Amino acid sequence: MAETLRVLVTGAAGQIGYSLLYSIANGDVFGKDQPIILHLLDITPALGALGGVKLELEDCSLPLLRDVVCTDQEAVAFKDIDIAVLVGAMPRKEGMERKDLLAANVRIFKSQGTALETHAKKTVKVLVVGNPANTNCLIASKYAPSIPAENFSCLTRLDHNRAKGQVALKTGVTAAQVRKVTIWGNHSSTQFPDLRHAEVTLATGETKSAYDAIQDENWIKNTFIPVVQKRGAAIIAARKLSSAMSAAKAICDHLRDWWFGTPENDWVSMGVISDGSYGVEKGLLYSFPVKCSNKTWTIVQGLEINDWARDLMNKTAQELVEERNDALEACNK
Ligand SMILES: NC(=O)c1ccc[n+]([C@@H]2O[C@H](COP(=O)([O-])OP(=O)(O)OC[C@H]3O[C@@H](n4cnc5c(N)ncnc54)[C@H](O)[C@@H]3O)[C@@H](O)[C@H]2O)c1
Ligand SMILES: O=C(O)CC[C@H](O)C(=O)O
Repeated sequence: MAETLRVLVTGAAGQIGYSLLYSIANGDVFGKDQPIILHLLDITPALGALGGVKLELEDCSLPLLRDVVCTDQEAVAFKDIDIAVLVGAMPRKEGMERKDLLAANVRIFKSQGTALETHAKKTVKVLVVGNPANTNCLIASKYAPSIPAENFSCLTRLDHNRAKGQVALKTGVTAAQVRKVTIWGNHSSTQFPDLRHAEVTLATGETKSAYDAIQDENWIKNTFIPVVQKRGAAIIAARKLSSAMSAAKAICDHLRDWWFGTPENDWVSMGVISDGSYGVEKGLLYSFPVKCSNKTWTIVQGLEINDWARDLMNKTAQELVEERNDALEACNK
């Protein structure tokens, strides 16, 4: 049996935590022969609820779950961890702009970046979920300079899954029949959900480009793209809470593919540090199409970018530059 993995989930008493922890502890992410110790961090007023989550995890009787450490102390939570899933942050409520979150949440990620630097294993893999996810991830990485920047990523898999879901609905197939969609840029309404390289295997067994399978460019430009861009806001408007079940599923997908690798004939979207690929400013935390193997991601190269796509990719990059500048200012206050 493999060595026990220490997996930290922050904001573990929150709604994403509640949908996520069972899957991690049950082996759905790191494998059915991988023992797990969960480190669960939340703020002091949430410790009572967190204790209840621990009771429920015990009641699940999970053979892989070796221990559950509940704490409000970063020094305890980040000690010797192999994986960090940084969820804990304030979610946007109806009527709030994403920018309202930035100053409050970015300070959490400065503190947790420092905690990663001081307490975590240098090989730790970090997934940032709390919004604004790209910028929080950049800040966490900045404050953990001895951990390779490649070990940090942010969640855009939910947008990726949303895009696959919309194409599947439109073409009458399942999401498994839709491959090579891409989310470029920020996990926000400026993101560019891109179907130009996507493929769909139809019920007949024939594989076509998504554009040929859909045969409706107007739908792609004027329905598909805004629906995916604004899906998070639509869920907040309907539930009065931000997405949680689908977010937890996407976190599991992201971590599992990072750990075990992506399928040969597909790729996934991850927010990662830009190396300048596709003309995206080096050092920006931007969502790209990536393939994973040996627990390492690589940006898919060589995709053709036309003027229309370039414009959308630049717009979301520009938002990330502004967020980064605001975040750095907030961190220095
Ligand atoms: N990237 C994505 O795709 C995506 C999707 C959905 C939600 N989100 C974001 O995830 C975050 C969490 O969402 P949620 O619905 O679980 O929110 P929630 O309010 O239900 O839970 C957040 C939890 O974080 C805790 N918390 C706050 N500050 C903390 C800190 N400094 N350290 C540790 N814990 C802290 C809170 O006490 C709470 O228990 C939000 O920022 C939300 O916008 C991101
Ligand atoms: O706050 C938002 O706009 C979105 C919340 C969450 O990130 C989602 O995508 O569902």
